[in-house]
Amino acid sequence: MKLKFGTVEEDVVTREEFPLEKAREVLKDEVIAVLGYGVQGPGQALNLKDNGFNVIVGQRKGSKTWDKAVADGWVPGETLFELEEACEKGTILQFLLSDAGQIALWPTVKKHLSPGKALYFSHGFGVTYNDQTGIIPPKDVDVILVAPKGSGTSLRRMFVEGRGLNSSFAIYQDATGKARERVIALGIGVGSGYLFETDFYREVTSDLTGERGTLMGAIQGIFAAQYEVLRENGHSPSEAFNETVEELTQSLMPLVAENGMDWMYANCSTTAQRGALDWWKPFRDASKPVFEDLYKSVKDGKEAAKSIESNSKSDYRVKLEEELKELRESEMWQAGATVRKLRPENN
Ligand SMILES: NC(=O)C1=CN([C@@H]2O[C@H](COP(=O)(O)OP(=O)(O)OC[C@H]3O[C@@H](n4cnc5c(N)ncnc54)[C@H](O)[C@@H]3O)[C@@H](O)[C@H]2O)C=CC1
Ligand SMILES: CC(=O)[C@](C)(O)C(=O)O
Ligand SMILES: [Mg+2]
Ligand SMILES: [Mg+2]
Repeated sequence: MKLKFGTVEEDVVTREEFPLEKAREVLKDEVIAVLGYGVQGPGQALNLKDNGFNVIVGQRKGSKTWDKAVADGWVPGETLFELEEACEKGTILQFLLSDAGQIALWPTVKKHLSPGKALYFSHGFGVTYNDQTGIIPPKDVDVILVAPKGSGTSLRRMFVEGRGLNSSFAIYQDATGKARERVIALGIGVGSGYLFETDFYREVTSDLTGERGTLMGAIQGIFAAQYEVLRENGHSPSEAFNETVEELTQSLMPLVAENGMDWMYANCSTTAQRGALDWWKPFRDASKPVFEDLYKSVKDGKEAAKSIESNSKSDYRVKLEEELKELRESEMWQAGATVRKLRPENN
């Protein structure tokens, strides 16, 4: 359906016009092989299964995530296989290894992409930066994308709660003439709330910008800056954490989610409104050059290169965990751990 987003009209796909029954009909003869069982793998595979699709999981035997898949109800030899066996059995291969991991498995996936199969991604990474990944799909398969706009953990949680996470979808290659109905059916099947169309390049550039920016990188940066200034001016960790993070996540962001920024503002004091309306523009102006540098680094393929380089190392998990530990052990997030314990609902 066509909807106005501000003054721009866009075409979006909802469950109303593409119900689950239609999605099941479109994919009734397909075997959907979910390759990789990290974060997106479980969310998408379990939602598809619960929605009545024919799903198998491919994962390295002997890995922790193999055990997780078994614990989630996937049965070895029936619905859970080694990666290559899943590639052979699937007619739709959902390539949900980490973006760096996809490079190593690509020769195996490629070998099993016989004509008419579909290759599915949840990120435009591998194909867009194929000068770095070597992922160049054969011409006689569909190449499609559904990118849930959030963590696989939320995708699953929201599905279980009867809600839906929004996803983008894209078609890179339509070899069968059915790529469009296949990709939309998969998007509905994995539990999307609604779907908006993009292409692989725009998906990867916006996604890499968003996660490095407001969603993850910039938010931590702005939290740290304010927390430090408060602490340097003699405020206690409790006060600094509450005024920087807790109030935002517990009180104000839920209001933004419900009804927008102006409505959150309107539910705060006129004192706060005056100050926020004065200060948001200086913050925008100070951070915009950083966002411009970030977008350029994404566009030039530098962010992809860094990610491939570091996440291809054999000890990449250990290294990431070390850096996460540093965040976790910072005073701000240690204060956060105590504050979370004090929430009445956690007692
Ligand atoms: N994490 C998320 O919620 C989101 C992820 N995506 C995209 O979905 C895809 C999958 O991402 P995640 O679930 O985060 O992946 P992940 O980092 O959790 O890894 C998925 C699986 O790949 C396996 N793996 C890694 N390297 C391997 C290798 N060399 N050989 C065999 N297996 C290997 C891991 O063991 C794991 O089971 C990526 O394209 C990502 O950009 C998109 C939206 C959100
Ligand atoms: C959750 C998501 O959509 C991210 C942040 O882009 C990702 O995990 O890559
Ligand atoms: Mg994303
Ligand atoms: Mg991402």
